[in-house]
Amino acid sequence: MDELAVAALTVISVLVFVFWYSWMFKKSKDGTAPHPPGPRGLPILGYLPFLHVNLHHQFTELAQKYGPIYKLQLGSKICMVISSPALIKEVVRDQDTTFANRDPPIAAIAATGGLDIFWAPYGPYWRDMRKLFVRQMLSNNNLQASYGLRKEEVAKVLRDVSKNIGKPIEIGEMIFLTELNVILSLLWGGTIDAETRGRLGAEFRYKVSKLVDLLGKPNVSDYFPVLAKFDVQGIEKEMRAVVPGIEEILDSVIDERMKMIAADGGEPSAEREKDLLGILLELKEQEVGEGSSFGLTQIKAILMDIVVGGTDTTATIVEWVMAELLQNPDIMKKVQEELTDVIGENNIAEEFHITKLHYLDAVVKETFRLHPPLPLLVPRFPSQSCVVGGYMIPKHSQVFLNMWSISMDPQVWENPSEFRPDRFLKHTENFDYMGNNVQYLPFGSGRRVCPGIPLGEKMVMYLLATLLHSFKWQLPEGETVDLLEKFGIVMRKKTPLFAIPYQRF
Ligand code: HEM
Repeated sequence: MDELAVAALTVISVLVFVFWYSWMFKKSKDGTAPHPPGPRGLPILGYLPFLHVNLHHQFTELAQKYGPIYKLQLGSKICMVISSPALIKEVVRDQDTTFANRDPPIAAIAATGGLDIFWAPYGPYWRDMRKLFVRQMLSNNNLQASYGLRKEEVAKVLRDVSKNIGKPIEIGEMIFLTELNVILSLLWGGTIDAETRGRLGAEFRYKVSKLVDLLGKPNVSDYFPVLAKFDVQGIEKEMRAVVPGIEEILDSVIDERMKMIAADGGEPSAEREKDLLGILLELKEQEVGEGSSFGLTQIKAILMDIVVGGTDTTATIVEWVMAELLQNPDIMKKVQEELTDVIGENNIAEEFHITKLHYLDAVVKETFRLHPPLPLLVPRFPSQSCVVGGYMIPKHSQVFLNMWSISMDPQVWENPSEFRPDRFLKHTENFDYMGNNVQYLPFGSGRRVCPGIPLGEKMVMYLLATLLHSFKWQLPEGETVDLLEKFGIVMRKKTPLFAIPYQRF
C-alpha cells in the first residue's frame, strides 16, 4: 500500500470514529433508550430462517437467554417479544393508546381488506364498529333477551348427543357448529336453515380453521414487502381460495335479512331494528366514522370477524377442557358432583346455573392458563416510538406479548405445567377475563381486549355444563389423551378429540 492510501485510510478511520462517537454522545445526551438485546440473524434475512413451527416455545426459550424483552430482526421488520407481567402491563395498561394499533398481515388483507374490527387500525372506523358490535349484540340486555336462542341451540346438542350414545363424537366440530348458529342468530335473530347447516357444516369449519391457520403462518411477503407480489409461499392465493366458501354463509344470511327488510316495506320493523346486521345494512352506503364509505364489503368483513373470532376459539377451549378432564378422572368426578349438586339429577343445565358452578369455572380458567387459545395474543403495532422496560420500541415494530411463557413461569405460577384448577378457587376474584390481571390474559387486555368475552364465557360454561351434567364421557377403546398443541394464531389440539358419551342418569 502506498503512503497516499495509508493516509486516506487513516483520515477515513478518524472521520468514522468521530461520527460514531458524536452519534453515541448525542444519544446518551438525549437520553434515548437503547434497543433491547436479541439474537443476531443473517444479513438481510435477519432471524427469519431460524423461526420454528412452535413460535411460543421458541420465544420462551429465547427469553431465557435474552430476558423479558428482546428484539428480533425479521426481514425488514423489527419485532419485539415481551414476556413478563411487569413489562406487559407497561404495554397494555400504561401505554395502551400507543399500542392499540394493529399491523394486518397480507393474509388478513386478502380475507377482509383489513376492514374488520380485529385488524382495523386504531381510529374512528374501528371505534365505531366495535361500539356498534358490543352495544347491539353483546350488551347485557341483548344477551339476556337472546337466551332463548342459545337454549334452543344447546337443546339441539343434547338431542344430537343422545342419539349417538356409545359412539365417538368429534367434540370440537360439534361445539363449532353450535357456536356458529348461536353467533349467526345473535347477528340477525334467525339461524341458518338445517339444509344449509348440513350442507356447509364440517366443510365450513375446515375453511374457518384454514383461514385462521393462514393468518398465523409467518409469511415472507409480510417481512419483505418488495416480494409481496410474488406471494412466494402461496399464502395469499390460498386465502383467496378459502374466503368465498366462508362468504357463502354470510351472503345467505345477508340475503335473508334483506328479504325481511324488503317485506317490511324497505323499513326495518320495530322488533328487527335491534339486531346488528339490520343496523349494518342501514349504515350501508352511508358515511361512518371520519369519511369512510360503508358498503357490503365492510359488512362482510365485520361479519366474518365475528363468526371466525367467536367459533374457532370457543370450540378450541371446550375441546381442551374435555381433553384435560378425560386425562384427569378425579377432576372430572369433582366437576360432575358439583353439577349434580347445583342442577339436580332430573334437570338439564340452564344459563342461570353458571354463576353457581365455581369448580367448573376454575377448571375452565385453568385450561385457559395451560392452553391459551391465543398464546401470543395478537401482535401490537405501536403508533409512535416509546420506551418499555427501559428499552426503545421503535414506531411500527411488531410487538408480541408471550402470554404462554407467563403461564409456564414458575415465578408466576406454582408447578405451572400441572393441571390444578384449585389454584383458581383461592384467587377467583383476581382472575376474571377482563384483562385486569396481567398474569392472566386469555382474552387480551386494554382497548383491544376481546369484545366477545360475555358471549364466549357464557357459551363455554353453558356447553360444558350441559355435556358434563347429562353424559359420562370415555375415550374410544385403546386410546389415550394426547395434549399436543398445534401452534397458530389460535392454538388448537394437534389431533382432534373424539369421545364417547353415555347417559349419566
Ligand atoms: C373462548 C373464546 C374467545 C377467546 C379466548 C378470545 C380471545 C381473543 C383475544 C386474545 C383477542 C385479542 C385481544 C388483544 O389483542 O389484546 C380477541 C379479539 C377479538 N375477539 Fe375474541 N375471543 C373469544 C371469543 C370471541 C367471541 C365469541 C367473539 C365474537 C362473538 C370474539 C370477537 C373478537 C373480536 C371482534 C376481536 C377483535 C377486537 C379488536 O381488535 O378490537 N371473540 N379475542
